[in-house]
Amino acid sequence: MQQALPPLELQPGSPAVRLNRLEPGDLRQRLALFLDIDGTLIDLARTPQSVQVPEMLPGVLCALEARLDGALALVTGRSLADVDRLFPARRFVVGAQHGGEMRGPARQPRQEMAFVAALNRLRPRLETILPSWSGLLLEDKGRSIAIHYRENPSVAFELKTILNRIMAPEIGALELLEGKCVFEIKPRNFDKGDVVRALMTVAPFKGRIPIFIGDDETDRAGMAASRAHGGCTIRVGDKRDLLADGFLPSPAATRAWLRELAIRLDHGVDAAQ
Ligand SMILES: O=P(O)(O)OC[C@H]1O[C@H](O[C@H]2O[C@H](CO)[C@@H](O)[C@H](O)[C@H]2O)[C@H](O)[C@@H](O)[C@@H]1O
Ligand SMILES: [Mg+2]
Repeated sequence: MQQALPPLELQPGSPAVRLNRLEPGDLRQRLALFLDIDGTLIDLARTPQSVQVPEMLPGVLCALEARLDGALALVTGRSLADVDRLFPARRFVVGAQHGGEMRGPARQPRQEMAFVAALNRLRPRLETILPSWSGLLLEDKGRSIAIHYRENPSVAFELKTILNRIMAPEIGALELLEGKCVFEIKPRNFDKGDVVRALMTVAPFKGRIPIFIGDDETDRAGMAASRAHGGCTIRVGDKRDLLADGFLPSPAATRAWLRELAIRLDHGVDAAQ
């Protein structure tokens, strides 16, 4: 019998084995997808603005969203405005800024003043210190701040040391996430796991089995939440991860896998046509 999910390198005993036993019709009603964007759906680029969204991707996401009755969410560190810039044709359900900004059926996360104030106190310090470094890019997303060093990777260690130092007075409220050539400063009162938890309590996500697909350390909170809801996790890239049930080697492989999934959910109708 053909497995319900497209082929995937699976860890033995993964809950995905259970999903694989479902018929396509059941899978349509049981599955919810939580998808990271950068490094998962799209390839990394030199700057946040210069990424390319492959032509087929919006169509595949729309097809999956329709076939899952809306149970598809993008879960990203980017801002909501930036997600809409990348996907202008469709307003997807989104957990943006690592959960600091939400669009969809779940309630907005509360903007707790203590956390907002801590970030506001840090801004001027960052703006004073960072311009003296070459090759850094400050991406202020409002509820979180990314400091990119892709153009000058040699600064990583020193930059982290300085960020830890200037964040020390705010460490109860703010945390430093390490992404791909980026340090992200965000309030501690939300993460990607909260996006999964919030959406899994409301229709059309409630009662479904989540699959969280991500490529980065910053996705691990979302992966853990997916598992806690009886779901599974897929890690994209070459890193082995104990939280991952399955692995896909690259964003291109993720796109192909999702396209195949859309086809299977529709009993063989080509999703990307
Ligand atoms: O949670 P994600 O959807 O994976 O977003 C994580 C961060 O992605 C972006 O930065 C990363 O991608 C850039 C474009 O490829 C790359 O230049 C940068 O080095 C990466 O760190 C985005 O700019 C951040 O806001 C997201 O948090
Ligand atoms: Mg990512």
